[in-house]
Amino acid sequence: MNTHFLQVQGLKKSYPGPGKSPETVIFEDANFNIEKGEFICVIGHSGCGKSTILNILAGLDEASDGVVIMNEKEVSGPSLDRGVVFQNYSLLPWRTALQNVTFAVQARWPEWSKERILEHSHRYLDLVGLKGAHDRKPSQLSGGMRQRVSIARAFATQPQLLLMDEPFGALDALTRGVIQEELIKIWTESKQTVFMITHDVDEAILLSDRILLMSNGPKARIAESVKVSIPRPRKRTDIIHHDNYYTIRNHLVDFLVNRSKLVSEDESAKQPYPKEITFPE
Ligand SMILES: Nc1ncnc2c1ncn2[C@@H]1O[C@H](COP(=O)(O)OP(=O)(O)OP(=O)(O)O)[C@@H](O)[C@H]1O
Repeated sequence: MNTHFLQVQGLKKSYPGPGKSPETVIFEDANFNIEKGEFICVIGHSGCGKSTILNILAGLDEASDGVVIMNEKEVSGPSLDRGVVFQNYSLLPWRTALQNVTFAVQARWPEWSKERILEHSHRYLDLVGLKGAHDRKPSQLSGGMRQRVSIARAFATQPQLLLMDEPFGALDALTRGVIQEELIKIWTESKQTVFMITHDVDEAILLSDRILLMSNGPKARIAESVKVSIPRPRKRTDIIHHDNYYTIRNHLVDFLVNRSKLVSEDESAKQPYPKEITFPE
């Protein structure tokens, strides 16, 4: 019996080559499972296919081969069960922060009363630290505040799977740190399943239960699944003192610098599921 919340099996993406040249395989044989409530980060070099995988999970792109099964149903096309947060916020510029959230909440629960939609939307905006800014339009908000609105909007609709594509990529380090902690807060409350792409190894360690490491493209693979064996609750300032912090960090950096290239070139390293790495707590 299938017990995993999300199953990705034999996923492949390729594009036809120009003229009669062979297809370009971006990634292939991507197999992994995600359990309900897990926070998963994906790390890999630029171009290995992270966003493509996220878009396939969202139902916004089609795989060349393989399947994605969520809650025992095959994913085909977008659904309100899967929410997406992109780097560029994707807010409606003519609506206030509150209206951006209520719009989505209303679409999710059309039967809800106006009062209930408002109360729910205010609560999520407060959770991401936007008290006092609910009535501002995106142009009146900083980049960090805009990304908070899009995170509040995504969590407020309570999708079963939340997909985030480098949500903090455009933010300065200080703002990023503050929002990361707000994200932990809202995720701890909601217990939603999150699949997030990041280039930042420290961010991945702070947020994730597991980190999936992708080897370099073409023919990239999900090579490793690294368990972040650092207890929660986690704070940026505290986790760096945990014994496993630098062990995990060094492992991730070594993958990016050395192994990500070798794994793609070494046919013998090919295995059906990512290698599971756990450092004892
Ligand atoms: N229409 C297309 N035709 C051919 N190749 C494409 C097409 N769209 C995307 N690609 C290629 O697919 C690969 C994967 O792109 P994707 O955006 O998923 O990578 P990524 O790992 O998310 O990169 P980054 O970290 O830079 O965002 C890239 O090498 C890109 O050039």
